Amino acid sequence: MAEVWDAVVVGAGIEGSVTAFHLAKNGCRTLLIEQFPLPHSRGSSHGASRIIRKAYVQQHYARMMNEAYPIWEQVERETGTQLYMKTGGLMVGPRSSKQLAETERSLSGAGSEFERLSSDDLKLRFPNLSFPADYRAVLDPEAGVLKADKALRCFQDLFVKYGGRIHDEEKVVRIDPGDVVTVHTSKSAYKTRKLLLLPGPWAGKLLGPLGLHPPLKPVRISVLYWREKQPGTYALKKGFPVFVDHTTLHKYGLPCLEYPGIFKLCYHSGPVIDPDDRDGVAGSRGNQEIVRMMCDYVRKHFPGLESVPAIQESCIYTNTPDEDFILDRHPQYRNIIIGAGFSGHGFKLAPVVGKLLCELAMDKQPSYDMTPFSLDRFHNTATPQAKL
Ligand SMILES: Cc1cc2nc3c(=O)[nH]c(=O)nc-3n(C[C@H](O)[C@H](O)[C@H](O)COP(=O)(O)OP(=O)(O)OC[C@H]3O[C@@H](n4cnc5c(N)ncnc54)[C@H](O)[C@@H]3O)c2cc1C
Ligand SMILES: O=C(O)[C@@H]1CCCC=N1
Repeated sequence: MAEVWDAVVVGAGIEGSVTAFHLAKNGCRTLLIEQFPLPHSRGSSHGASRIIRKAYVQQHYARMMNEAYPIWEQVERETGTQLYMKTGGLMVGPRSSKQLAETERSLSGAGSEFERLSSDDLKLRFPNLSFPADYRAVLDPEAGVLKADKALRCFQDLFVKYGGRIHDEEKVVRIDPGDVVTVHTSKSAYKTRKLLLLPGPWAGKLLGPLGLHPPLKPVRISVLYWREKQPGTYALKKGFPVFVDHTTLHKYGLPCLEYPGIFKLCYHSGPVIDPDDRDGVAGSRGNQEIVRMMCDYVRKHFPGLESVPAIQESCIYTNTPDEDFILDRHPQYRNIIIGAGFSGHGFKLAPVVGKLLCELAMDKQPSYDMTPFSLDRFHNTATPQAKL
């Protein structure tokens, strides 16, 4: 008789890999299936760096980050790999910004420290930034950079250490629900008691045949890197913080890390694409405009950077309308669990996301209120707002 797995996880991006890690650590016999050869750069989890911060507009994420940090540290200890570099995080915006006020409220509510910087403080502390006199900032002292590609590898290694199996270059092509789910791939078929779907930008393609059509939009993000005029000006080693601008749609930056002397500064939006054709016509549409807008932005606010990007790469967000994640069971097939719609901010939270999905799979009470992450919130007609 075919072996029945306790859990099959589809998708070995950061969310699937961390979820698989928690399952294996909790004694579940778990198979992690990935369509591409690992590591790959076609989804959302590739690249050397991501921002980690507690400074969130929504208090549920600020609270979850209190638990995420210790898990990141535990993985660093267990693998002997440095993954987190503390830089502090600067959230800037107009003095009247509701988002900054709400960020302060959620940091306070989560018991986390922060500093409020006036326009003069900003000028004094960060002379290589240039913002209008009616701007202010919130400084999150715990924020920093995660070494993303190393982190992904660490979680996959630990998963295997705890007895998990990884099958890469194997695409899931059909799912037959039931008390025991059958997962058909390009190479084989597997039976499992619990199926966890973490397919990143491919979520729509896997969920559709299961009768689910949440409003998910895969969006191509231009990852832009800018050369310093004077090497070291925005260096991590010199204490330059990670940065989020809350004016209109966000821009965000990370001090020089992966390419010496080159600062990563991106726009938090882009064209909707098909993940199997990320860099095709739809993906290229609007890119020139985004680059032009970012060149203007750099010229205005980062006077120490060359105002033409030195390197351009791409990555994909999978956006929900409210930018909250989907972490829920399939409404009809309760042993199928979904993690999707990480909306461009899911990396730092993956340790807690994985824990929650593991709790759902093991029929335990989830450690957090799951209302913000429910699938059925999309039946609500209220117009959502971008937050972060
Ligand atoms: C440019 C950029 C900057 C970002 N910055 C930050 C940041 O600073 N801080 C932060 O916290 N977050 C950030 N994020 C967001 C974060 O990186 C994502 O939320 C996270 O990586 C999502 O991971 P995932 O596992 O859901 O998706 P993915 O990494 O795409 O993983 C999904 C996996 O599923 C596989 N898959 C799909 N379908 C199938 C199938 N049928 N069969 C088998 N395998 C399948 C895919 O191949 C893929 O490997 C950023 C994202 C981008 C793109
Ligand atoms: O998640 C993050 O911190 C970054 C910065 C803000 C926009 C999205 N990702």
